[in-house]
Amino acid sequence: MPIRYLTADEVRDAERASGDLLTGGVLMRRAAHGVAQVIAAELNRTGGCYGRSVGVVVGAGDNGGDALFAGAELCRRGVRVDAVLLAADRAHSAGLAAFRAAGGRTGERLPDALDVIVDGVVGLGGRGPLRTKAAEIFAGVDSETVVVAVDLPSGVDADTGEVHDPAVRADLTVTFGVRRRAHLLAAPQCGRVVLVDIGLDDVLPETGRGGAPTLSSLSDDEIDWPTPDPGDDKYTQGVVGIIAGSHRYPGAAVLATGAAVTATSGMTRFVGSAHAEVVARWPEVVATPDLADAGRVQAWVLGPGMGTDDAAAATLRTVLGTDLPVLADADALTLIARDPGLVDGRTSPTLLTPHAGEFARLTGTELGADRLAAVAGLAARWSVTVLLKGRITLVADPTGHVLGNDAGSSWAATAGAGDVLSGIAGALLAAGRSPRIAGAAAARVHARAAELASGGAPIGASALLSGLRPAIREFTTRSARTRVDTAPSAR
Ligand SMILES: NC(=O)C1=CN([C@@H]2O[C@H](COP(=O)(O)OP(=O)(O)OC[C@H]3O[C@@H](n4cnc5c(N)ncnc54)[C@H](OP(=O)(O)O)[C@@H]3O)[C@@H](O)[C@H]2O)[C@@H](O)CC1
Ligand SMILES: Nc1ncnc2c1ncn2[C@@H]1O[C@H](COP(=O)(O)OP(=O)(O)O)[C@@H](O)[C@H]1O
Ligand SMILES: [K+]
Repeated sequence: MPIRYLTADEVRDAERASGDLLTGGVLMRRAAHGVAQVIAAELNRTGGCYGRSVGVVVGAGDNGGDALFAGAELCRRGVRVDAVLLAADRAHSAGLAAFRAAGGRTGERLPDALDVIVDGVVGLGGRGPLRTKAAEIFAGVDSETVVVAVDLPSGVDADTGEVHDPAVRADLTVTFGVRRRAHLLAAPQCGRVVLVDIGLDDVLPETGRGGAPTLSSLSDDEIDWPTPDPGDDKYTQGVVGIIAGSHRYPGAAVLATGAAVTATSGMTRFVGSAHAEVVARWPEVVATPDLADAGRVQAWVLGPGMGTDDAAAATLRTVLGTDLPVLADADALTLIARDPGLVDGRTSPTLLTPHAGEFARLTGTELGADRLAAVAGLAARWSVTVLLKGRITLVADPTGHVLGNDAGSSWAATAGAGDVLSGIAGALLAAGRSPRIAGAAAARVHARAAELASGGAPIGASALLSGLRPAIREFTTRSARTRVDTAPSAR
């Protein structure tokens, strides 16, 4: 099942639909219990709860209520818990009573040496950046202290993931019932996200009502990488054609083609003036300088390093004029930005893969804080699939369904990494995957390849490419295991 990320309104609808659980305070008690358990587990991992010190920063709403009830529970486990009430007259009254009854202390400042600081400033109701007092408290936290956000790091927009300045940067975020959009869109700000079951599963709403965008991510088990069947040959698995690079700039051609060769079995074709360089590096590639001689393919990738001159424009027009799946990247996007009619309304599968700058070129406006709305908007307007690159990759199809992927690290932010991504996604298109799945699966494997290649050190795109095979192997061996586990008994 894909992992879903809901808006604040959708979460509140679910909470309202839970009826008595909400009004009777049960949801909040379950949420608080979850927070306390996660913090206790963190303390137990490093010596135990007894005698440890936790600080709680409490806002004016229910997010502060969660934090106070959690603080009370930690007090009962022998933790020293101090709270700063940011709006003392509006702090959650039942939560505050429970906190004080359990031995929690309140004051104007927190002790200097804290094991954990709890961000109960704001959650779903938060707007804008952290206000001064909370900002000062979090700015003074030392690097040894574990920062635990209740529901969301305060200062992060629940729906867009916009990280205001200042905002809390959490090591751990504990959320309730269902993930919020910011948990993916602002994943680096949230740290590890722990989802606590508070009994909302039966009342979670349908998302995407009225054509509004939905956001989800593929679970690892859903990455169904193409593997050859016993009856397959080099043609039956989908042949991908790469049009990239130039005689003067062969690098993009070599990287994109190498990624396609590595991503799937079968065959990769290449068209472009860098054909000799490509074959020198990848002798298995069937390469030619002329599109007319290319031979048959099941999907095209074009754009990286191919230039934007008249010849490139003519090639783009020819390729987009076929009824084959097409991935357009880099220079092809620059050409499309000049003439959107090339893709607008194209009925065959079309995947555009811009980074933020190329996205701005395509739309004529800078990408704002709401990346999700922007990418879903362009996909709907032109009836194509758009993959917006970055630490959080978003892939939107024309119906407003968006798949997101957090790369988990940023080692892939290196020149040529996008060429590698285009080769991987193109190979998946040729293998028959939809543009949305091809884009999302490619982004996942690309990110994993970067992590494996890096191991904590800088990498270039060639090293990333060398991490691709081990990364794919993780997914193919996982699905092979699943097949064996679920196969009926031979007897
Ligand atoms: N509903 C449920 O059943 C459940 C909900 N649960 C919990 O409730 C949370 C939602 O609670 P909520 O609706 O009370 O809003 P909340 O996030 O506490 O913030 C609102 C207050 O913050 C203030 N404020 C706004 N921006 C600010 C800023 N930048 N900096 C500082 N202050 C700011 C604003 O007041 P203002 O000062 O603007 O008048 C307002 O009063 C949710 O995230 C989850 O944790 C769980 O218990 C599970 C069950
Ligand atoms: N901060 C980042 N963290 C993780 N991945 C990133 C980050 N920035 C870019 N990437 C990924 O690296 C690749 C860069 O692509 P692109 O910008 O087109 O580079 P190039 O044109 O040099 O190949 C994309 O796959 C993108 O998603
Ligand atoms: K919070």
